[in-house]
This record gives sequence, structure tokens and C-alpha cells, in this order.
Amino acid sequence: MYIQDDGKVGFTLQMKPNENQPQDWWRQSAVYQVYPKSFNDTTGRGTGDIRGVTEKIDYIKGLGIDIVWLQPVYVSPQQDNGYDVADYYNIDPAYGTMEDLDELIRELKKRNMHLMLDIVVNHSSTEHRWFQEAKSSRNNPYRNYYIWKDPAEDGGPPNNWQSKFGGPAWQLEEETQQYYLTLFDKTQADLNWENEKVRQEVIELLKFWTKKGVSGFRMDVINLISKDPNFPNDDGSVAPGDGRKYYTDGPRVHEYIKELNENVFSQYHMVTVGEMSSTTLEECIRYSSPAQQEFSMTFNFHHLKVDYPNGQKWELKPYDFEELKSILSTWQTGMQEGGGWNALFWNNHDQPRALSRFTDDEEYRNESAKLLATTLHGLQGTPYIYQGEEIGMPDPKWNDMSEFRDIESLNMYEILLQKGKTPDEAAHIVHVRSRDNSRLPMLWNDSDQAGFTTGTPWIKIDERYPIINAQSQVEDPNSIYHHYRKLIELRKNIPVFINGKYTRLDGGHPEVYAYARSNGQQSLVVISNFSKNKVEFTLPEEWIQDLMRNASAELLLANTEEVPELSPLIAMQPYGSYMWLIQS
Ligand SMILES: O=P(O)(O)OC[C@H]1O[C@H](O[C@H]2O[C@H](CO)[C@@H](O)[C@H](O)[C@H]2O)[C@H](O)[C@@H](O)[C@@H]1O
Repeated sequence: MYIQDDGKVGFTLQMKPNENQPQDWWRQSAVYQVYPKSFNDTTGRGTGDIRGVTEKIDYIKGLGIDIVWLQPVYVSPQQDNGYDVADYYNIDPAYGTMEDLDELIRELKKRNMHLMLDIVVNHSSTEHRWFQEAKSSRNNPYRNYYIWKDPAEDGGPPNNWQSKFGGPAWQLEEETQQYYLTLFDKTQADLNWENEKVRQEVIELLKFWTKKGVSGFRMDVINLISKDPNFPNDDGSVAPGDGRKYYTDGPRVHEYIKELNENVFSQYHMVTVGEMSSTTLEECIRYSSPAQQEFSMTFNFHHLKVDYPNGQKWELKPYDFEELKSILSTWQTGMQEGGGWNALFWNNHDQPRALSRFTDDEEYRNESAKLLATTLHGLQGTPYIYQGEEIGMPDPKWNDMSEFRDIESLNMYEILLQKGKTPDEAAHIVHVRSRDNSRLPMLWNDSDQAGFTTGTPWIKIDERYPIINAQSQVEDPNSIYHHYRKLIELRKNIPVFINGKYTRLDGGHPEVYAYARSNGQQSLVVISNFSKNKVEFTLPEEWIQDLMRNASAELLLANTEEVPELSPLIAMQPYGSYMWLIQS
């Protein structure tokens, strides 16, 4: 990467045949995440479909997006909304047909956009042909595609590992009297990556989709694919653990990913993002540094656990602002120093909306949504925007448990009751934590069902759609949507967004997060007030004097009418967020 004479970012890496893109083309890109079931229904069935995505490409393109990440649309029993794949080569009729997907790829390409597919190969559905074969007998050739163990002496599971969706991580298969490993739902059986044939199957399916014209892959919980071959009990140092230390970033994971890179990713200049569950900075540097030839970038979730008391997702506490800033800063600095690359995100389909979680989603909804956008897009990495984020969709108001659809939420409600919570207490926790918070249908306009469907939606529609909807956002030049559009444009045109070194500037201020990114010629300064109070914020004096000695600050973006000067003492508006560029 280098800075051209015209100030734009250029790339020096050599080109490969069949791709007219430089190797790291995705650094300047912005990704839009589509949860197809809740995006746009063209049939009236009440669930979104692939044609619904194609219909909305121009809306996505209008934001300046280059890459659309489409979540699983493969044949699936839909126990976990497609993260339980029964056939990796075909489209689930609920989402449409292969022709629909081909059309989506074609329409994206026409607009110079790319499709990133979600690949779920830590596990398959138990309805997959491989599993159906595997469970039929201990001698079946597919038996070794999965992880089977004899019962423990008492007939119980082979070890004490716990499923991430609650309960033991092992299920007994009655016919053959062995347990299979299942780190998520019992219908999601973990694939055995020790088996070379499984790895070859994965390579083949990736090639299949690549040849269809897909430009990238998001690899689901990919750092869980290599398990400790001894499958030890997780006795923990204080209390029993859930086993994650024996399968997270496991012994052969980098070897397996390098194999995928060598055989597929690097051959086609693909953009790849690994979803890393409970990972570490050191591992993510290895996964994403170009020298290692594994992924383009990684998702980690540490910044989204700052409201988990002692790491427990199903307990509540107010979020720790200092911890949030500290985690973001550690990852910025660490990934820069180690040569890794972050996927930047506040939201996805597994998380309640950041707008409701970290800011004010009512009185200051507009300011808050813009503040989150500005704060994130100024960081180094490739930003991901989850559908609805760009129009300021908040978490819904839940009435009762019958409104929930997510398997994890429903399981956890029962487990919380078993642990002694009252129904009200358990429901309250689920209301706050449920993945369904972000899975409500996209609010397109103020017509019936928010323009999402003409039928009965599979999950309720947020009743605030007459006010919060995409159409009104696109029409209003001062909207959250246009704020995102401006940020994406700035990132594409100003090199410091891509290559600026990160420095945290807020000195532990209780309400303000401030940082700078500098590349020697340019500095970007981002200051955000995460509170509804007017607060004063002092920049480190030496820093600002030095920086501004021969330069003036240009305001790139603000989210309040009254905008403070970039000076040693800054008067911050409620949820005010400001971005300046300083050229030297
Ligand atoms: O919370 P972590 O341990 O850091 O894990 C990250 C996420 O992992 C899981 O998500 C993904 O895999 C699931 C099974 O395929 C699927 O249900 C989910 O939609 C995927 O994104 C986990 O379910 C999430 O809660 C974690 O945030």
C-alpha cells in the first residue's frame, strides 16, 4: 500500500490472472451485512429472499458499499436460521433458486460490487447426507467426517464440555451408542477436520462458489475447527470450565486455514473474514497478517462483552465504558504493530443493537447512531454495516417470550428458569441479550409491515416504522444513512483512514472517547461524547500544539448543529461526535 501523488491510496501488490483487483483491494471497502430472512420478502411468504436482496442493490450501492455479505441461504432445516447447512451446493427454496443467486452476483458485478458468502463448516446440520450416512453405522465411510466418542463409564457424555447454546456439547446417537460432538445446537454436528477428506470437501465447496463469481467468504466460528485430540475434561483452575480452551484456536487451526488459503483464497484474490469466537489478539494477528497467508481480516467480539459480568452473557450489568475504549485501543494498536487487519463492527445478527446498548436510542437516537458510525469508521480496519444500522434501528420493545424465534434465546430462557430465576427475571435477561434484537425485519417505508412483506412476517415488525424507515432516511440529506454514506466516501479518498497510526487521546475521560490516526502527512482526530451531558474535554496539550503548529483542522463530519473548535479545551454537545482532518 502507498500514497499516490494525488493523495489517494495506491496498492503495489502484483496482480494475478483472472482477477483485475489488487491483492488487498478490500482494505478501502465497506461491507454491508444482509440477514436475508429479515431483509426483503418478494413472495409474500413472510420471510426475506435472494430476489429481495437483488431488488435493493441500488439502496446498498447508494451508501457506497463494495461488498455484500449474504448470510447462509443453503439448503437447511433452519434450526439456526441457516447456520445448520444440509447441502452446501444448493439454495434453500425458502430463499429462492440458484438462478436467483446468479442474478444477484450479476447485478452486483454490473455495479462493481462483490458478493461475500457465509461458509459454515465448523459443523453441518445433522440432516446433511454426510451425517445421515455417518450415523447409520460405526463402519460407514462417512463416520469419520464427524467426532464420535464412547460414553463415559457412567454412560454419560465423554467429557464435561458445554454447548454454546446451553447443555452438554455431546449428543448420544442411540443406534450406534456413541456420542457426537455438537458445540452449538444438537442438530449442528461438529465436522472432524482431522480427517483429510473433510478438508478436501471444504476446499471443493469453496471452489464451487468461487467459480460462480463469489468474491469472498465469511467463515463462521472458524477458529473452533481444531479440537484438542485428547478431549480432556475442563476441570478449570477454580470451577469447571465449558471446554472452550480445548477447541478455541486449537493446535492445527492455522495449518487448516493456510490450506484453504493456498488452494482457494489466494488463487482468486478473495476477501476473507474469519469469525473468531473467544479468541486473542495474538491469534488474530496470525490469522490476518498478509505474511501468514490465512485470512484478510478477523472478527473478534471482546468489545461487545463489556456488559457481561465475569464474561457471563446471560447475566446483566451496565456496560463498562473504560473497558470498551481500552479493548478497542488494544486491538487497534496491537493489530497495527503485528501487521493484522481488523473487521470493524458494532452490530451483527448475534448481537443486540449497539445503539440501544451503548447510547441513547430514543431522545438522542439520531446523534447516537451517527456517533457510533463516526467512532467506528475512523478506526483502522474494514467496516461492516449490519442491515438497519444505517437507518438507526434500535432494539425492539418485547412484550413476552412468545415473540422470540431464536433457538439460543429459547434454550437459555429454559436454562435460566432451571437455575432458579423467576419467569420475569429470565424474560428480562432474554429481552436484553437475545440475538432476535437484531433480527427484526428491515424497515423499508411507512406502508403496512414496513414494506418488508405483504404476508405475515416470521418475526414481529418494529412498530416504530412510520418514523424509522429507509425511505425517509434516503430522502433526508442530514439522515443517519447519509452520514454513513459520507463516512464510506471519506474512507475511500483519504489515505490516513487506511494507514494512520492509532493514538488514544482521552486519558480515561468518563464520558469521552478520543483518538487520532496519523501517517506523517495527515492526522485524523475523532472525539465522541458517549453521554447525554454537555461535557468539557481537554486534549493533551503537547499533542495538540505539536500537531497544529503548521496546520489547520478541517471538520470532516459532525452530528450536532453546534460544532466545537478543535482546540485544547473542547465543549462537547450531548452525544456529540466530531471528526477533523489535519494536513501538514
Ligand atoms: O461469543 P464468542 O464465543 O466470541 O463467539 C462468537 C459468536 O459465535 C457464534 O456465532 C456464529 O455461529 C453460530 C453457529 O453456527 C451461529 O448461530 C451464529 O449466528 C454465528 O454467527 C455464537 O452463536 C454467537 O453468539 C457468538 O457471538
